[in-house]
Amino acid sequence: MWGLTGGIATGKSTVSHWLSLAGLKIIDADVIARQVVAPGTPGLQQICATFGENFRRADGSLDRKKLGQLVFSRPEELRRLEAITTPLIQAEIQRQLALYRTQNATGIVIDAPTFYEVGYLVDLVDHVMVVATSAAIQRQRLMARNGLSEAAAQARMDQQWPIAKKVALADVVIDNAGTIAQTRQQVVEWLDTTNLGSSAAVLAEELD
Ligand SMILES: CC(C)(COP(=O)(O)OP(=O)(O)OC[C@H]1O[C@@H](n2cnc3c(N)ncnc32)[C@H](O)[C@@H]1O)[C@@H](O)C(=O)NCCC(=O)NCCS
Ligand SMILES: Nc1ncnc2c1ncn2[C@@H]1O[C@H](COP(=O)(O)OP(=O)(O)OP(=O)(O)O)[C@@H](O)[C@H]1O
Repeated sequence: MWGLTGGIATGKSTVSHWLSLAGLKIIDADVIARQVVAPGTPGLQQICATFGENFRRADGSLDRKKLGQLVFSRPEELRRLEAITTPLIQAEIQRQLALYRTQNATGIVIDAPTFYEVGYLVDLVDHVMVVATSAAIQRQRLMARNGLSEAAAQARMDQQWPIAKKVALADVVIDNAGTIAQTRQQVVEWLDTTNLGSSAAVLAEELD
């Protein structure tokens, strides 16, 4: 079993998409983090009880933008949010893992941005892949993708371990500082050495 991580906006989702195309089974912590706070869930109820009803939008969904603006600029608020979300995310990851085990599945990947930071995930996997860029490229891509100022992007990066610390612990590092095609080539080469999935579908996909 593998862990897949990186820093915010270093290209984890880009790589995990290719691993999925190759046939690996992805347990995506970002997707789960959304499911556990979907409208009507106890998770959303707890968030609104803690942070206020003004974080619930008119359609009943969580105002993610507003909550992000609060927690990514105030670490103590992020800790309060994580106290609600982390146990819910952990339980769902364990549930999905148990299901895969009953199927004797192989090629399972746990994809989580805070893979190292949360602590409990490291013991579940045999190896970890880290998708990395320099901090400068990471900041630029985050600013462009989320429409953030340099200071706001840096504040989000500061809520995670520096990417260099994750690279130092990784079993495999995918360097995503270059072009998408260069990154895909590294993923293809890795797939071809592991037998966990087939690189054919990955290579067949048109790149933008
Ligand atoms: C604050 C929230 C509502 C902002 O939502 P938004 O839709 O704007 O961002 P999204 O969830 O897509 O996350 C974007 C990126 O932010 C970073 N991030 C998210 N949560 C955290 C966190 N607790 N610590 C550090 N970085 C984080 C990750 O790199 C993630 O990929 C949301 O990120 C959240 O609920 N976070 C707490 C849950 C959590 O810890 N998620 C991480 C998955 S293990
Ligand atoms: N090699 C690349 N060249 C240019 N842009 C890239 C490259 N790789 C990814 N991007 C872009 O950078 C942004 C971040 O990539 P991606 O969403 O895959 O990162 P992520 O690590 O999953 O982020 P998060 O932790 O926030 O979910 C996206 O807008 C993506 O299109």
